[in-house]
Amino acid sequence: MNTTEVIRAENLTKIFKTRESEIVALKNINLSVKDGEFLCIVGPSGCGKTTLLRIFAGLEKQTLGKVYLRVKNTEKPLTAMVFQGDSVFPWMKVTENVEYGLRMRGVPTRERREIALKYLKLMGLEKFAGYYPHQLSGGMKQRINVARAFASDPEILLMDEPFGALDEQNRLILQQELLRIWEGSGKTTVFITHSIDEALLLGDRIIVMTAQPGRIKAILEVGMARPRDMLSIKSSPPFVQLYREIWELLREEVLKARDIKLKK
Ligand SMILES: Nc1ncnc2c1ncn2[C@@H]1O[C@H](COP(=O)(O)OP(=O)(O)OP(=O)(O)O)[C@@H](O)[C@H]1O
Repeated sequence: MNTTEVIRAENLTKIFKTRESEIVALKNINLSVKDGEFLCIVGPSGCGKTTLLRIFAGLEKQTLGKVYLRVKNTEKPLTAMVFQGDSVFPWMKVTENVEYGLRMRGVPTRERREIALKYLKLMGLEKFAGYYPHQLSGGMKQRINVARAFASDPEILLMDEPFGALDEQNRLILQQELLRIWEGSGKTTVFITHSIDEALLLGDRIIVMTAQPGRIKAILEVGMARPRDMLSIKSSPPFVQLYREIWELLREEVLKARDIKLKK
């Protein structure tokens, strides 16, 4: 691994064995994620995106190949994951949810409360610190998840379609908020999405995956200046050109994935 890399995958293959069959979820993935990079992954349903993220998070073991993650600071968690939908603890108040990772690490109460409040503020949730999740909307709960991930201060943020379940307006607001806190943090981030718009707004690079078995079909540099916002980039020529390029790559794979599903 060279000094600019934080994640490196070499010939990564994942095969799930079920009673009836074997599913090759990922095949020969070679990729590296640079320090501070925002990497987006798009691909058709079932192409192994979540599996790849789970391998990076140590929640799943690859069948073949190697994964290296650079540990810079052993006191911090290596990764934090944000999933689609809400994964907040319903019995904990908003602040307690955000503090959770810090509490697990034994960070003293006052310090962890300060950190939690900082991220609640950044996510526009400070007024709701004492509320329980059931008193909040879906978008607000997803904000808690994002605040919790940043508060636990991992080396690497892994986000699996975190805004996939939100309506368009809430998604736009959260994307912008995520960008704002990410830009201030410089955290290496791997972000899965089905939305080309979202990948272009957020990513430094975009990986397009093939239909199952998931392989890397293309890696594209986004190259648009930051800070970005959806309104101004959407009509810019690089956005339009990259959108078209990605959709052409993806379209073929989405159709293949549909055929795979029909045959099952
Ligand atoms: N624990 C498991 N056991 C068996 N098969 C699995 C398991 N986890 C995932 N798979 C299979 O591996 C393939 C890849 O799944 P994965 O969830 O990684 O895809 P994905 O690209 O994230 O899909 P989506 O976009 O729909 O969320 C799928 O065919 C899935 O059914």
